[in-house]
Amino acid sequence: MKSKFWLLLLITTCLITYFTIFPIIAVSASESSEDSPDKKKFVMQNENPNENGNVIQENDSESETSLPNFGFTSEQAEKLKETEEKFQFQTEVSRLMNLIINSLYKTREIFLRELISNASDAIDKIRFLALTDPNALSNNSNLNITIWSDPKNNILTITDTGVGMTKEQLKENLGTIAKSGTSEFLQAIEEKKADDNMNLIGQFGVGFYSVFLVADKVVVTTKHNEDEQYIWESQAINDFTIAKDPRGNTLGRGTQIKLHLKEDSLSFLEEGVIRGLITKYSEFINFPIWLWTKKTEEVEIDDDDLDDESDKIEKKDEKDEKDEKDEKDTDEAEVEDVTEEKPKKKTKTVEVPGWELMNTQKPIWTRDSKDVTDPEYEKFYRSFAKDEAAPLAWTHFKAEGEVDFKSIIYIPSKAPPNLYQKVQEFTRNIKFFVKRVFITDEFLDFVPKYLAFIKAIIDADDIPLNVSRETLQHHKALQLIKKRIIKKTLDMITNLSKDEEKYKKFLKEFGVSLKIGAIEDNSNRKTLAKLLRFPSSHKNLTTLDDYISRMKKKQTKMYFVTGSSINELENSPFIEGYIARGYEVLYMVEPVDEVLIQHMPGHGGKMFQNIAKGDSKFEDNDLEETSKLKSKYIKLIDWMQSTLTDFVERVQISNRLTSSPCAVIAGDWGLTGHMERIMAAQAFKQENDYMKDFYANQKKVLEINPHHPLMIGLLEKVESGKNDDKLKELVNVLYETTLIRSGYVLKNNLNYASNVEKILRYNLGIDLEAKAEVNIKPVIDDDDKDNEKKDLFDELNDESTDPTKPSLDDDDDDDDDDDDKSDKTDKTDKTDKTDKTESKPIRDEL
Ligand SMILES: Nc1ncnc2c1ncn2[C@@H]1O[C@H](COP(=O)(O)OP(=O)(O)OP(=O)(O)O)[C@@H](O)[C@H]1O
Repeated sequence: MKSKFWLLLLITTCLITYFTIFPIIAVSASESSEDSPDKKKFVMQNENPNENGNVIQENDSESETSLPNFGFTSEQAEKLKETEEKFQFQTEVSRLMNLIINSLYKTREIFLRELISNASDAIDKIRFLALTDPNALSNNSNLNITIWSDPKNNILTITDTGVGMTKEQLKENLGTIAKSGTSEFLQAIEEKKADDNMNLIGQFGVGFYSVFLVADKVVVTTKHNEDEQYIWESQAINDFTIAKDPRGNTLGRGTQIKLHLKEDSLSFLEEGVIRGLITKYSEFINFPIWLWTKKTEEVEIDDDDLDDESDKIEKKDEKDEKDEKDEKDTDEAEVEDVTEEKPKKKTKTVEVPGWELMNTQKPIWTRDSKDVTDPEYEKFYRSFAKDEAAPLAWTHFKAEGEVDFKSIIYIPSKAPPNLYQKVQEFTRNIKFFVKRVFITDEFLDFVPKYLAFIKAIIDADDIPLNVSRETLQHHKALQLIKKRIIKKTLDMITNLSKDEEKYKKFLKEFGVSLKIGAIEDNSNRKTLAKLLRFPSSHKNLTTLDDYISRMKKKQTKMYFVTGSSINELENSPFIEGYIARGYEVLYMVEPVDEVLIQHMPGHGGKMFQNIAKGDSKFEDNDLEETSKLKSKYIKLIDWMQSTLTDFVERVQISNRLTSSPCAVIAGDWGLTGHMERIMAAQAFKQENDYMKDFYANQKKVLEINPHHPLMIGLLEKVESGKNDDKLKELVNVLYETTLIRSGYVLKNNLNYASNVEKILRYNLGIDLEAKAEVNIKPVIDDDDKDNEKKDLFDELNDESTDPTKPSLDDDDDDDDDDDDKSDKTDKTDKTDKTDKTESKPIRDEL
């Protein structure tokens, strides 16, 4: 009995100690954890993490202490029915639920992550409100999440003391209003393979509805400060119900989600499984997560007590104990018997049910970066970014000076879908805290669009806690933070660029972002330009600075050419003369490159030169030689110019071609073939069309290679007066072929095809008018046959009365006479019948 007293005293001491610490944890979980990281991790059954005592009933009976009794009296049940209203799930929500249930079952464990994340968001919300409303927490000052399982009834319950939901919010949030992004999610998940689902869930967040992966019935009880307590219930069919809770306010404030688990999901009731999932997904949640567990403890007892408690306590096997003791005695025989004074007391193992703290809420970003391991950074990223894949890079820093804040910025390993189309959705990637209190993740333009892919935590010290989110957006300190975040991100990317392999991965996902940055961000263009990489005739990928370092002494410009693939550009006529002279040419193969050059016409003191545009001027230009060639080719040039007058501004001798006979060059203000294709692919608005037409209708320059046998041959023909129509057609085909080789799209493909055919005919000596002979008959459908039959009967009737017409009884085709007879006798031969139908449809059918 004495030991019972001491045990009680011990528990009471723990309780008092705990409750003096707990409010501190609750009000600012992160702050308190920072102050006292070693605070208590386990509280006894009668020590309640939820201070108001409503949530957990204290009972001695084991079955009742392990799960609070939430049943209704029959009177309450009746009342519930009275206020119950039925609602239909919105169609998109139903679709989402079906899809979740049927295709995400492999990843069903994510339901717990989603519920804990929702609970944490709800607590964030009430904590934010509490900054300006002193009464916000008056119904319940604890801020925590509790999880307990009831294996007897197969129920898992997750409760938070967050903001809760009003009746209206309950209806909208859990059923009638599909959140933005639902259709995108549905589309993406329907298109993607099941293996990718895990990542998709992270990117879109299936949220609350993931409960139906594991539960066939879900009951949500919620209490918002501005409404009464309501109960939402659904079995994931088509509808859900909402009723006023007949028990009144049992929660104080917050939300409780009861999952009636499916047969195949009962493993989620196991303590080990829940523990594993919390560690995997929710370890870094900023509020305490308490799990109802049973702790085994060894307690010393008196002999009498052992007898008294034998029904509840697992008495240690005495034989084992004796053996153990004997073993110890032998071991300690030679040692001076110091234990003699303290005779060994008997112990018993007891199971103590209670709440165990599952997470340490000291936010990772508040720790010294030296003390955080890479796996911790990765785990934290996975948990806050809901991304299964490890991040590509991160930077963790503390900014001091004009503005003080701590931050971790991550670069994901994969770009989210539609990164460049739906920039606004990704602003949730920046989670903003002030002194560890979550403020918002709904900034519209915290970072410029081109950096929309980063995911970051920012925790500022200098911003007043009571400002509204709108005011915050324009707060001077926030502007300074933005600048620092951009700089730090660019520093991180610069560091990443030193690791070639990783940087390749980064460029594959976000290379276009850097180019957009160089286009849009004047103040960081120089830094961004250094981060750009281009394939070139010299290297797989080069920086612009490296390109400049390899430039020829007299080379003043950075040569580049644009196209849709490296292969296309390697075979482009434009580069021939440059490569032959040993110049390096940059290959720009992304549509954004054309725009980039317009905004960034140079780098490192060197301008870019598009070698598919304008005249090419080489240092080795021999003016005398050029003028000689000009006079040699003057007849051909004049003749070609007049033949192609509708398309080309002029024909000229080329100094950039080596192996190609000719090339089509855009004027200085014209469009290259690649740009024309980009513009054609974009659905330009009506008002922009005149610009497109202006550029597209700029006449081009045809350059001819004076050393190419084709040109020499043409010159001979023209000089010998053989420039007839045939030669004109040939030159037209040559021009159009050159357009294609130069990257342009033909305006009239059919014309080109028929010109090529003509040339083939000339070459093979085939008459231009000769036609193909074919013997194909029109297909006759059954309907047509019936109609024809009908027509024929009509016709026959007419004929029988008209003696001038030959009778159909007489065979009218002598040649087919025999065949017809045999066919008529063999009515079963369907093939023959069909043949006959084709050749003599009317007669055979008759
Ligand atoms: N425990 C909760 N307390 C208060 N409100 C909640 C809770 N759980 C869900 N909600 C409300 O229901 C809404 C829908 O939740 P759901 O999990 O489906 O989406 P989400 O949390 O908005 O998005 P995501 O899951 O992508 O983060 C939430 O936005 C929130 O308003």
